[in-house]
Amino acid sequence: MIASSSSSSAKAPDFTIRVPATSANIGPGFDVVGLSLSLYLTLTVHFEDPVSSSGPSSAQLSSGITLLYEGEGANEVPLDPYKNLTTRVALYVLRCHDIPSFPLGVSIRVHNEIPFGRGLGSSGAAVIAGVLLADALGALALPRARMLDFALMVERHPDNVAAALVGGFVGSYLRELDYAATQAASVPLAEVLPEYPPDAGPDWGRYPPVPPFGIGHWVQFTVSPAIKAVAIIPRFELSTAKARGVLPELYSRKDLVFNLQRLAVLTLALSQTPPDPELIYEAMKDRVHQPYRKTLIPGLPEVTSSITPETHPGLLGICLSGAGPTILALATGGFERIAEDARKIFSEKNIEVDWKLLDIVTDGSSVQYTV
Ligand SMILES: Nc1ncnc2c1ncn2[C@@H]1O[C@H](COP(=O)(O)OP(=O)(O)OP(=O)(O)O)[C@@H](O)[C@H]1O
Ligand SMILES: N[C@@H](CCO)C(=O)O
Repeated sequence: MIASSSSSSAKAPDFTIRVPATSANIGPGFDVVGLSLSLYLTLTVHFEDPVSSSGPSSAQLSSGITLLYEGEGANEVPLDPYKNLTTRVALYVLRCHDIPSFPLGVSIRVHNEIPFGRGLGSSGAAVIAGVLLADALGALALPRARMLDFALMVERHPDNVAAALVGGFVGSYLRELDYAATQAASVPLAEVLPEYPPDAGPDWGRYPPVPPFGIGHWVQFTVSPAIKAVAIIPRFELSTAKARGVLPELYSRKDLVFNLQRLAVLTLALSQTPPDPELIYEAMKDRVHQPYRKTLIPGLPEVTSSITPETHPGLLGICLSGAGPTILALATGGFERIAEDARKIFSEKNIEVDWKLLDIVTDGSSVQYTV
C-alpha cells in the first residue's frame, strides 16, 4: 500500500473500514467489559488517480487527505485531518512507524451512526478506525494486540476499544507495567495526539511516544443469541471526562465485593439460553459508577429501579451505557414498552430521548478491500 506521497504510479485499491458502537461496563464491569452493538462508524477510503494527485487541492497540499463526513456528529466534527480524532490517531500510528505524513491523494468519506458523547463508544470507535486506517495506509500488518496498544495510548481504558476491535461481549484488563513502561504509557494525551501544525519545523513528528508492548489483554465471552439491546439515548451529550470526574478515588470493600460478585455471575449468565432474567437483573447492578453519575443524568436511578423483569416481561437487565447518558436494557422481548416507559420517566425530568433496538454483534472491526 502507499505509505508516502512520492512517485508511485500504481493506484492502490480502495478500502472500507467498519467499526461497531460499544456499550461499556454493563453495570458492574466498570472499565472491564464491553458489548459491541449494531451501529457503525464507516470510513470509505479512496485513492485518487496518480495523475490527478499531482495537482492536489490546498487541503491536500497540507495533509494529503481530504475528509468528507456525514451522519452523527457531522455538525461538530473537525474536517481538518490534523484536528479530527480518527486522522490524528492514524497519523500518530504512522509516525510511530517512521512514516511522517499521509500519502497524497487520499479521500475518506466517513459515515457515522454512533452518536457523540452518549455512552455508545463513539470516541473508542473513532480511535480504532484511526489505528486501522494507519495500518492499511502504511501496510503495517499490525497484530490485533498491537493495535490495542496504540488505541490504549489514546483511550486509556480498555473496555470500549477492546470490544470495538474484536467484537462481542469482551472482558479486558491492562497489564501491570514496569516503571519505564508505565511512564511510556502515561505520557500526556497532548503528546500522543498533538494538534499538528501543517507548517511545523523539521523535528515535528520525529519522536512520537511509542506504546509499550502488550498493554491490554482481552477475552470474548459467549452471549445468548436471544439477547437484544435497547439503547435509550437522551438528547444531550455527556463527555466521558466529565462523567469520570464525579467518581471517587477510593471504594469500600463492601461496594467492591458487591460489584465483583455480580460481574462474575454476569459473564456466564449472559451466555445461557434461555437467559435467566432474575439472575441477570441483579447481576447488572452496580455500586462503583452509576450511583455517582446520577447527579449528571436526572432520571437514571428511577429508570434502572422501576423497569424490572416483573414489571416488563422480556427485560433481563438495565444499566447505564458506558459513561452515559444512554441507558442500556438487555431484553428478549417487550422492547417498545421498556423504551417508552423509560421515555416517560425521562420526560418527567424534561429530558427528551430517542431509542434504538440493536443487535449484539460478534464480528468486531473490519477492513475490506475493493477489487
Ligand atoms: N467519528 C468521530 N470522528 C471524530 N471524532 C469523534 C468521532 N466520534 C467521537 N469523536 C470525538 O469523541 C467525543 C466523544 O467522546 P466521549 O468519550 O466523551 O464519549 P463517547 O465515546 O461517545 O461515550 P462513552 O466513552 O461513554 O461510550 C466527541 O465529542 C468527539 O470529539
Ligand atoms: N468505563 C468507561 C466507559 C466510557 O468510556 C467509563 O464508564 O467511564
